[in-house]
Amino acid sequence: MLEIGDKRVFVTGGASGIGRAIIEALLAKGAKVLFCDVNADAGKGLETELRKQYGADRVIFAQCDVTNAQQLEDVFQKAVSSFGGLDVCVNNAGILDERIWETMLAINTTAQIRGCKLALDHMRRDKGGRGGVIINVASMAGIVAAHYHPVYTASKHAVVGFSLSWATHPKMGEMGVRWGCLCPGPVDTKLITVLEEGQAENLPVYRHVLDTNKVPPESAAQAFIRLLEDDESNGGLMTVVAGREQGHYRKRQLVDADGVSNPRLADIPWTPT
Ligand SMILES: NC(=O)c1ccc[n+]([C@@H]2O[C@H](COP(=O)([O-])OP(=O)(O)OC[C@H]3O[C@@H](n4cnc5c(N)ncnc54)[C@H](O)[C@@H]3O)[C@@H](O)[C@H]2O)c1
Ligand SMILES: CCCCC[C@H](O)/C=C/C=C\C=C\C=C\[C@@H](O)[C@@H](O)CCCC(=O)O
Repeated sequence: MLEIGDKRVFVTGGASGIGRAIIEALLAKGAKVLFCDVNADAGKGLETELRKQYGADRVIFAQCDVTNAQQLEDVFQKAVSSFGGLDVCVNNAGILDERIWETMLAINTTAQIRGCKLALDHMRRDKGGRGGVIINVASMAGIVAAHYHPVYTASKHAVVGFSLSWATHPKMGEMGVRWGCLCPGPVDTKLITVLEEGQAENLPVYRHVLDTNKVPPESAAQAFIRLLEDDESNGGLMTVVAGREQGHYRKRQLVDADGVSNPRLADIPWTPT
């Protein structure tokens, strides 16, 4: 089991919602966190609040628009230099708005992939790093079809596919980097409350989802912690869905017993634990 207490963590989109809940759960377990967000007021406010509780040396906020490659690299390097390295990278920033679908792809997919690449370059043992964990906040919409937001669904499937591809890399063992995705269904955050303000094209469908199927962000954070702590979770997709056991874990056994060679994808079913 991974011991979170001494870990140095980078989180994107941490000023609210699931990112914020993840940061609070990490701090409660003793981690140090640098989080970024495009919303400077919310980020600064949260930094002030959390520093009172956990100490100024354990929480740092930096403003960043993750779609700006230079800004993302700069805040990532700030995390590395502030903590003397990074052990965990959480690519969480995301939006849901089909009307600005190119921007949504830039945030949900391109920036998450860019964050992964920065983290992998820093962490991989075969290139001088010290190993680590990369967890991407995807969605149930990264696993199932969701006709009411097709581009959002595509953006999340891409993240799941990217993560699983690296998780099954033949040299994954040498790299010492573990991959996972948090895949919640609807969570009670700003991302879906804006839909209630009329952003959705297909409001009746959203209405049904919004009325019946939400979990609090703290439940998503608990599931995140479970995924992070499990050293055996490489390639794991952690689902969190209202009405189901919290943190139902779909683990795909993606590699052979030697851990690195001959990935077998077709013949091994989902294995809930
Ligand atoms: N709420 C849900 O129902 C739900 C379900 C599954 C997955 N998710 C995913 O969880 C993640 C977090 O979403 P949330 O529900 O907590 O929503 P949220 O709106 O509360 O939080 C998203 C955060 O990302 C930040 N952000 C947005 N664009 C950014 C940018 N360009 N650069 C930096 N930061 C940016 C926002 O300012 C905000 O603080 C997203 O990737 C989302 O797709 C959400
Ligand atoms: C207004 C909705 C916003 C939701 C955002 C979120 O990111 C998208 C979720 C998309 C799909 C959710 C699907 C949920 C399915 C569950 O009801 C269940 O059918 C899935 C089974 C889960 C399991 O553990 O087997």
